[in-house]
Amino acid sequence: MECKGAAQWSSIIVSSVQEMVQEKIITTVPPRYVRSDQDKTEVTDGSGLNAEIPIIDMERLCSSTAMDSEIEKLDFACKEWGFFLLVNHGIDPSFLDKTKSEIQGFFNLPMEEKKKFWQKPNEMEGFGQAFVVSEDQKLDWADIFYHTVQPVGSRRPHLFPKLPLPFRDTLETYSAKVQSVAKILIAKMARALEIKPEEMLKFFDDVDSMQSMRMNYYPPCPQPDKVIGLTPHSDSVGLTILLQVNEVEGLQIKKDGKWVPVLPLPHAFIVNIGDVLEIITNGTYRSIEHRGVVNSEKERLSIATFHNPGMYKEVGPAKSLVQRQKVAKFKRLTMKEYMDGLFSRELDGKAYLDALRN
Ligand SMILES: O=C(O)CCC(=O)C(=O)O
Ligand SMILES: [Fe+2]
Repeated sequence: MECKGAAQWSSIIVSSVQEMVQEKIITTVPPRYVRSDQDKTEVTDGSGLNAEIPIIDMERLCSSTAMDSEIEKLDFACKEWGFFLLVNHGIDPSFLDKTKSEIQGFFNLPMEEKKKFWQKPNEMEGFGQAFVVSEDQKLDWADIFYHTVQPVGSRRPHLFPKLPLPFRDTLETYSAKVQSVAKILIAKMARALEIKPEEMLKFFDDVDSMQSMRMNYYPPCPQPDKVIGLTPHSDSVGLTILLQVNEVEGLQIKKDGKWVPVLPLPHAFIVNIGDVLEIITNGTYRSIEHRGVVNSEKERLSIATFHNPGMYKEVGPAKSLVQRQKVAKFKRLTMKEYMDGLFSRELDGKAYLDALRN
């Protein structure tokens, strides 16, 4: 099958942090990982603000009696936080437990097995890192595995199709289930925004719409305050559905200038608005900066599933919102143009989205 798309995007290949930590006892972080630019001080204690991270109940969102009040909560969450926890999403907890343990197993494979899935020069998918564009760029304290799931014709032949079983089947089922959740959420967001569901869904529901996955593995670090697991960024996509794979804290989101830890809630998804949805909603829903921090004791794992419009779809603010707000806050461009611009730069907060403002 023709393999279109992602091949032309790349990230410079870097060494595995997991391997570095396993091979020898490291007491001092190598200079390339030291991030004196990152400020870790402004973190809330978690007890106050974290308790307020909105929790959205998908059963209520879909019930005829409770829908209106839950849609109001969803609207508030997307405007004020750009993040929410999703409970009662209908995906069986035992299936999520199986998915989590198989992801853990995948990262625990011997290095020679994992090398088969390593990034190749001038490519971006597989084990490695993303957004590394220069040899002296500072690095995140993590390994990732990034791959395209949909459209099927864009899967790299040596990655998803070659994953070991039963992991491959589990990820296939997981991605389909999460895709259904994403579509329901996007339709509910349209309702919350008082626009026709088709006006939002048309970006996401054709056969070419893109889904990709990023599994993050953050090894323990002897000097956790010196490094960053994942550089502060907003997600460049439409919608992200994240599952914390183990019960180790590390995700923080920026709220009112402070970093707020998101405590793992087993079997709940963490959902966030990405830059593309901020564009489509003409800035009404916000794509919020977040980051990953690490600790000295335990590894941390997460899996992010990204939902995006098709590669040749034009994205821009929804026309009815532009009419209502009397201004188009972002430029219109195809996803291809958008992604070409994105993958040629370092990850840097919301800088790319800012460059697309009118
Ligand atoms: O590891 C996490 O909790 C966050 C992951 C994330 O933000 C991403 O993959 O974009
Ligand atoms: Fe993210």
